[in-house]
Amino acid sequence: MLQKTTIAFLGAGSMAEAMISGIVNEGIVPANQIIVTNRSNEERLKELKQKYGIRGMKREDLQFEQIDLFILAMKPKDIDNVLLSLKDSLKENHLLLSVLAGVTTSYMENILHEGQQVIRVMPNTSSAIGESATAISKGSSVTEANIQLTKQLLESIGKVYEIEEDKMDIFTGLAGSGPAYFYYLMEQMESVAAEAGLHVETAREMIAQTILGAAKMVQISGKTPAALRENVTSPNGTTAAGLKALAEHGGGEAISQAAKQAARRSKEISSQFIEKVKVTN
Ligand SMILES: NC(=O)C1=CN([C@@H]2O[C@H](COP(=O)(O)OP(=O)(O)OC[C@H]3O[C@@H](n4cnc5c(N)ncnc54)[C@H](O)[C@@H]3O)[C@@H](O)[C@H]2O)C=CC1
Ligand SMILES: O=C(O)[C@@H]1CCC=N1
Repeated sequence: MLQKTTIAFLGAGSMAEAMISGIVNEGIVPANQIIVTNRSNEERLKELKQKYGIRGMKREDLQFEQIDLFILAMKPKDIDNVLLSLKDSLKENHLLLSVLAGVTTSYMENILHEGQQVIRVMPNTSSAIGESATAISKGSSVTEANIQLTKQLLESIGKVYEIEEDKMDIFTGLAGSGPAYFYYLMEQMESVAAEAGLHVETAREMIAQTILGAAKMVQISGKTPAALRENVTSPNGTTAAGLKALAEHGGGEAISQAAKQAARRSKEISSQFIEKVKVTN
């Protein structure tokens, strides 16, 4: 179904690249049917063209009749400009996927002509290797066929979960931003390894393998994280000492707060957009 689909990315930053990399590697859409545009940085378009074999062009040069699906991947603050510039050239059968944190489907629908098909998507940068956890929430006019097409496309970059839009903020806090928490954790572990004189590259590999193993245990064993944690924890052993220190230093609370504050920020971005609608109406 997707072999004949043409996709245009608006925005050529790190999230767009992660998605392009995953989609091209999987071969679900031929690379020459992926177009990428950005505001001004031609060098960046050249780089993406060379790396992935996709097409780069200025937004003014997009041939709308050849495009099936637009992926909005610029910063949330640029949404109005981009939607207003697309609005009158879009046809009803054009599908818009937005990966913008905090921007609701109803906000986008309010700017666009009635009946425009919009889906809000929250991927993460692990899309680049086909391992994203991606949530989608549909707008009010999307056809079932387009939801299926979207799921099929996004499954090429990882696992896809359809959720209610009011859960998008917390999903963003957990999974959209989530990889950064694990990278941060790994940075801390790497510092400890370096302090103890371990070779940095080897330590990095060992730490990544440890996190990967723990994640796969949750996926494959069917056991809860709590049960798996208990299996690691021998009475009066090393893990008990480590977990005690984690609790004493607010480790659990720190992790909860990271997800909650990211979700709060996603909500805050949404509310800024709602305020804008109020002002302009
Ligand atoms: N980085 C991540 O892990 C994730 C990012 N997102 C969302 O993806 C979006 C992009 O984030 P990043 O890639 O991290 O940012 P970035 O700063 O790397 O990229 C933004 C891109 O948008 C382009 N751009 C800005 N204004 C534009 C306009 N008017 N028309 C066309 N292109 C324009 C810029 O030139 C740049 O290429 C954000 O809305 C963010 O919420 C969503 C999930 C995860
Ligand atoms: O930091 C951000 O705002 C984006 C959205 C989720 C991950 N990165």
